[in-house]
Order: sequence, then structure tokens, then C-alpha cells
Amino acid sequence: MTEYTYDVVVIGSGASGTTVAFETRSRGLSVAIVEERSWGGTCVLRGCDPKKVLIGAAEATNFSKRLRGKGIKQAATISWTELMAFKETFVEDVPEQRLRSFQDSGIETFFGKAAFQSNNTLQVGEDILKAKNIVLATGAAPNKMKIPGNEYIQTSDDFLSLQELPDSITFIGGGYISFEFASIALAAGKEVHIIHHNSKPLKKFDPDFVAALVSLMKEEGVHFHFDTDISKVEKKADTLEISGPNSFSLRTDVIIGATGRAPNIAHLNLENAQIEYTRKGISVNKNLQTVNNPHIYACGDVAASKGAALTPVVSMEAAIVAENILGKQVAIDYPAIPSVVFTSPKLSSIGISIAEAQEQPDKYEIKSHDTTEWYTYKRTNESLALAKIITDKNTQQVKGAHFLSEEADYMINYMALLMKANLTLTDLQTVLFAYPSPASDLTALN
Ligand SMILES: Cc1cc2nc3c(=O)[nH]c(=O)nc-3n(C[C@H](O)[C@H](O)[C@H](O)COP(=O)(O)OP(=O)(O)OC[C@H]3O[C@@H](n4cnc5c(N)ncnc54)[C@H](O)[C@@H]3O)c2cc1C
Ligand SMILES: NC(=O)c1ccc[n+]([C@@H]2O[C@H](COP(=O)([O-])OP(=O)(O)OC[C@H]3O[C@@H](n4cnc5c(N)ncnc54)[C@H](O)[C@@H]3O)[C@@H](O)[C@H]2O)c1
Repeated sequence: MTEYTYDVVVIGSGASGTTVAFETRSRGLSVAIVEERSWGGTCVLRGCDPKKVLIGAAEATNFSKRLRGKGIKQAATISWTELMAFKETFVEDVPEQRLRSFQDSGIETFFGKAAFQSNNTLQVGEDILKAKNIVLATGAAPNKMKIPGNEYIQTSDDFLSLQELPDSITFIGGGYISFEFASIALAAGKEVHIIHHNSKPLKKFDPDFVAALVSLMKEEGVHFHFDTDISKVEKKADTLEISGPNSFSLRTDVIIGATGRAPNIAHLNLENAQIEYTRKGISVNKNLQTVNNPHIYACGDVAASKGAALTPVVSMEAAIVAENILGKQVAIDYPAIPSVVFTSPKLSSIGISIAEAQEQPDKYEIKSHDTTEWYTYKRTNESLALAKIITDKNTQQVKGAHFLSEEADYMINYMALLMKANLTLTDLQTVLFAYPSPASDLTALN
């Protein structure tokens, strides 16, 4: 066994761990990072980035379909093999590049599973790492359903590596992953099912917009099975049979489970460092320190913090952890968090919900706009383009916004800027936006 000593040891090389490691190293501390899978973590290897490449092809296909007979003769079709090869160009070099950039910055790297021996000592294989500060940035992994036949249920990691897209694919869970991946498979012309255990999918988004999205996806061919539990999966010849109560039965080629993700805390031997946790993750205070050990921090998907499991949020948490390790006492203060479901059309939200605004009619005004007939959306022949903006009745400042359209990702980011700067939609009257563009519609949302 070899023993090493550092100012900081980070466990996990995803968006959060990488941020802490680079930030503390660039300010002069001795830093080591430990990773048990490929260097780079979820977002760049198994999440946002590869997914968005597939979404790009779905967008191109859908746009050409919408313009069929309007100047486009034939809609584009997806070649899954070519698309996966293109996606791979974004992923294949990441681990090597990330490892090299750690080493070039003087961050020492350990490959293996880290586990606590005591509150300042970790074991990684044959190595013992002692540290003044330890950062848990171990992320989360897909929940596994506890039903017979769960070995036939694959994960989002598997979907993003499918060498062939089967004719029929079923997603379990009505969250981000099922909706986004269903959109991709639908654009590729496949039979798509989403099974959800209640009648409220995408529950963090505006229910009216979710209902509108579901209707549209249904019209386009997605089979939704709401209020449907499943009790087993069986292999029948070359298909899989999913069954559940009330004679529910469905035959499909591939099943992807997307029923949420659980923090990666097993095998860390947290009890050896008296680190408290719940099923939501490592318990942390506002400075992202663990409860019994101020020098042990947790950030990102593994932390039971108030921040959503989204890349910009985990990176912000990591920056706070780095500042605190460097001697500041910074509490995390989350701004309004924009979020997008990359379906077609996209669904986005920021700030307070419509329900919250409706509970305080004296304080908030809700402006609902059906923008489908606006030039921006007629030109792209979108059948659905909706917006709801919540403003403070006193200040006119934007406090929440919700969009459903192909431009919903851009619109929500404009709202994030407005909200950060405490601007009103009227303030924008004096800004010149290039025309015609979605941004030049902003003032009309007033
Ligand atoms: C399919 C998918 C799509 C997504 N799309 C988006 C999106 O569009 N936009 C968005 O904002 N967010 C998206 N997310 C969420 C986003 O990817 C995560 O919130 C973010 O990547 C979490 O980063 P992290 O650093 O906390 O954890 P991770 O990136 O998961 O990194 C944790 C690392 O720790 C390692 N590890 C775990 N345990 C140990 C151990 N004991 N020893 C050593 N190493 C260990 C793991 O191998 C892993 O590499 C998506 C997620 C998924 C799954
Ligand atoms: N665009 C994005 O930003 C993006 C995309 C993908 C993932 N993510 C992140 O990754 C996380 C994980 O994504 P996800 O889609 O797995 O989780 P999710 O939390 O978005 O959705 C999981 C859904 O599965 C349902 N569910 C739970 N148990 C079930 C069961 N037994 N049967 C049927 N349905 C069940 C839940 O009610 C929930 O609606 C997200 O919460 C998000 O933080 C973000």
C-alpha cells in the first residue's frame, strides 16, 4: 500500500468534480481526483452532450417534415448507424483528453473505486489517500426497478450506445429521459411507447403545456400508457413482454427504464467517516459541507442539496465548494434555474410555476400567449407555440416563464437573463434585436 497526502481529494470526474479539482488546483492547492469509470462523467459521456447530438438529427428530420409541400419535396430520414458514428466523435476522445488536462494542470489521478477508511482517509485499490478536504462528487445512476425480469430493462446509457434502433421501443417513466429519447426514436420512424405509473408526467413543468405536448406526441404516433404499473418482464422468442395489473400487456423489442436516478453512495463506506445521507443523497448544509465533517463536501447529483440535477446547477455548486475549501464561507444561493425538455416541440420553464402564481393573484399577473400564428412560428410551420409569462404586479419584473415551441430553449435563456438583471419586458423596448428572430418577439410577450 502506498500513502499519498493532498490538500484536496475529489471523488468523481463529472461536471462537478472536475470544476472543484481545476479551481482548487489553479489557486495553488495540491489536488487528486479519483474516477472508477471513464474520465468525464455523465454529461459529456452518457448524458446531455451525446443526447443533444441525437436530438439535432431529430430536429432536422422534424423541420424538413414540417416544410414538406412548402418548398421541401422529401422529408429527411435518420440513418441510425451514421448518427451513432457522428455522436461517437463527440464522446470517444473525452476520457483521454480529460485525463491529460488533469495531468497537465498538476492534478494527480487515481483510477478505481474510492471508499472512506476514516474521515480524512480514502482507499483506492492499493493506494491510501489522506486529505485535508474531501469532495464527494460521485453523481447518480439510473434506478433499477425491483420486478421479475428487470435484467431485460436497459438504461439511458444503453440507449445512447444502441448500435441498431429496434422497430419497437418502450420507455418506462414519464420524465425528461423518456420524453427526450421517445422524441428521438419517433423521429427515426420507430414504434414508441411510454409507460408512466400515474397521470402526471414531467411534473416539474406547466401541466397545460405538458398536456399539449402529450397530445401532439400522441398524434405523431407515441403510445402513452398512463396510470399503468408494471409487475414483470418476460422474454418471449425475440421480443419482450411487459405485463402489469388490470391485464396490461405489451410486446416490445427494447425496454429503457427511466424512472429517476439514485445518488452513487453505496460502496463509499460513508459510515467510516460518520457522513449522513438519505435516499436523496449526502446531507449537506448551505455551504455544501457534510453534517458531521466540515472538511468533507458534497456537490452535484450525489448531494441532497436544493439544486436540481442539471449540469449548470452542479457546476455552480462545485464552484461554491471550491471557494469554501479556499477559505471563504460562501452559502449557495441558487438563482432561478432554467430547464428544457428537448422534445419536439421543446418544453421549458424558469422561476415560479403557474400554480404558485395563481395562489397569489394580488402579487402576480400571468400572461398567456398562443404564438402559433406569429411570423416566427408560421414560417417554421409549428402546430403549437405557447408561452406563459409571470410578472410581479408591482415591479412588472418577470418572476417565471414557461414555453412550448421549437424555440423554447432560446426563449427560456432570454428569460434567465431578464430575471437576473431584474428587467421588465417593457425595458426591452429600447433594445434592438436582429429581426426576424425569436428574440425580436420578446417585447410582444408583454
Ligand atoms: C441521459 C441524460 C441526459 C441529461 N441531459 C441533461 C441536459 O440536457 N441538461 C442538463 O443540464 N443536465 C442533463 N442531465 C443531467 C446531468 O448530466 C447531471 O446533472 C450531471 O452530469 C451530474 O454531474 P455530477 O458531476 O454530479 O455527476 P457525474 O457526471 O455523474 O459524475 C460522477 C462520477 O463519479 C464517479 N464515481 C461514482 N462513485 C465513485 C467512487 N466510489 N469512486 C470513484 N468514482 C466514482 C462516476 O463514475 C462518475 O464518473 C442529463 C442526465 C442524463 C442521465
Ligand atoms: N433536459 C435535461 O435537462 C435532462 C434530460 C435528461 C435527464 N435530466 C436529469 O436526469 C434526471 C433523471 O431523468 P429521468 O427521466 O430518469 O428522471 P425524472 O425524475 O425526470 O423522471 C422519472 C419519472 O419516472 C416516474 N416513475 C418513477 N417510478 C416509476 C415506475 N415504477 N413506473 C413508471 N414511472 C415511474 C416518476 O414519477 C418520474 O415522472 C432528471 O431528473 C434530470 O435531473 C435532465
